[in-house]
Amino acid sequence: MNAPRQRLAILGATGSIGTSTLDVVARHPDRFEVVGLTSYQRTDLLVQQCLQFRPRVAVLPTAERAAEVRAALKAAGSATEVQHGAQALCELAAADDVDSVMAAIVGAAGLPPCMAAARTGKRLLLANKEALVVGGALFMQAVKTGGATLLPIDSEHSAIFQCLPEDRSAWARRIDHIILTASGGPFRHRDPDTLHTVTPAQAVAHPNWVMGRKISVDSATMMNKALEVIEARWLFDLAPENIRVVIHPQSIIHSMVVCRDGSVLAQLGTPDMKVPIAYGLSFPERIESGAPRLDFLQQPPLHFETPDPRRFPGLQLAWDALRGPEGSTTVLNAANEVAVAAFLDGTIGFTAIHTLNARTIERLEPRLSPTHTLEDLIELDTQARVTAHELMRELAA
Ligand SMILES: NC(=O)C1=CN([C@@H]2O[C@H](COP(=O)(O)OP(=O)(O)OC[C@H]3O[C@@H](n4cnc5c(N)ncnc54)[C@H](OP(=O)(O)O)[C@@H]3O)[C@@H](O)[C@H]2O)C=CC1
Ligand SMILES: CC(=O)[C@@H](O)[C@H](O)COP(=O)(O)O
Ligand SMILES: [Mn+2]
Repeated sequence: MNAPRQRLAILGATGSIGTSTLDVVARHPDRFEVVGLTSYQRTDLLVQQCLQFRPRVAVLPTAERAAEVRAALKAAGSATEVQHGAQALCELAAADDVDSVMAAIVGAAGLPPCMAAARTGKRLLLANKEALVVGGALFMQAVKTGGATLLPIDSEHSAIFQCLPEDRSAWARRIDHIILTASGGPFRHRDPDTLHTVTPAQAVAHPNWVMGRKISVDSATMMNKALEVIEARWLFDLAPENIRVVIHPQSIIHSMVVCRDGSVLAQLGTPDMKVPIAYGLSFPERIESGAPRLDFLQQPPLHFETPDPRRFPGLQLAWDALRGPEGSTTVLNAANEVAVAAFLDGTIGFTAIHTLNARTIERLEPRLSPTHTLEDLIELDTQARVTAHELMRELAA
């Protein structure tokens, strides 16, 4: 008898991770059923996805966009119900007919539905690293008490996860430290004194990965790696000093675990997110991902170097925030979201991203109670955005 199909909700279905997830799902119609899809702006693509995958529900941010999608789906004879708003996102993530949630929204906006999925014990496939950076201990507690299975999708964290035994209770005894690999992004060789002149188009031109604009800018500043250090702290319960970063420009080794006996375990593959996505979808099994295979005989030499703090000053903020008062990582993430959006819309220059991040952390000391709630984190995130905007105005004056 065939196993029942895994019932899937994809939050952020129209993005880079969302569309790659649907590519993998389309290869395995016997294994997966798409129950819900969500988007923010790209309504046309969402309509196409609904017609192909026939989810029970589609979710949009506003009543206007929901009406647009509803009309298009109705005209095409689709039975998909269309909802809107933040509450509808959380309801989808927690729905009884959903087994697995792919969290592929970008930014802190993805935290409430992640928490809803965690609290209701879903298989939670986490690409949305900002949700964990903001949620921290509260997020991990929700996973534990809700009985959820948290599966990393971020390529480095999937690599670490693939190098570890399924029995999580063995991880602490096994790991000495981990090494997250970083490509170095488009400005690895750039003279730091000229970084203030780079354009958004140059910053989003990642050498190895095709990704959304926000994460691409984060790769260029290496704030992506800073967020990943914080993400790894929570996913693998590691002390900050046991998380290290090395630049590996080929993005073939996706990260490494250095074991207590000196053995180094690594996961390798071509840079294609369909591999970690397929692993998250099929864990503990493995299924065809559709990614190109690694050919060692055609592979240029693998190269490693230390990140230059003059070029990538933001990287250190990860350890600073992890060692700072609780909530510092929430503040850092909010400042970075404001700064990257301002860089992308031409309001600030590239190097001002780091200035804003560092100054927001200096100016806003978080005061979270040890029993803080999701609402407290959202309030802190809002305060940090207000502070970052104030600083931006001051810097412009
Ligand atoms: N792309 C990659 O290879 C990797 C991405 N990640 C992480 O995965 C997440 C998604 O990244 P990526 O797919 O590149 O990003 P994209 O920008 O390509 O996609 C983001 C998705 O989220 C939706 N969205 C955007 N803002 C909101 C909002 N405020 N509320 C609800 N939905 C929203 C978008 O909708 P719409 O398109 O309709 O506007 C889109 O579906 C990020 O956290 C990123 O750091 C991690 C590792 C690798
Ligand atoms: C694919 C993925 O996981 C990205 O987070 C990737 O790591 C970005 O590349 P950088 O190493 O340049 O940040
Ligand atoms: Mn990554």
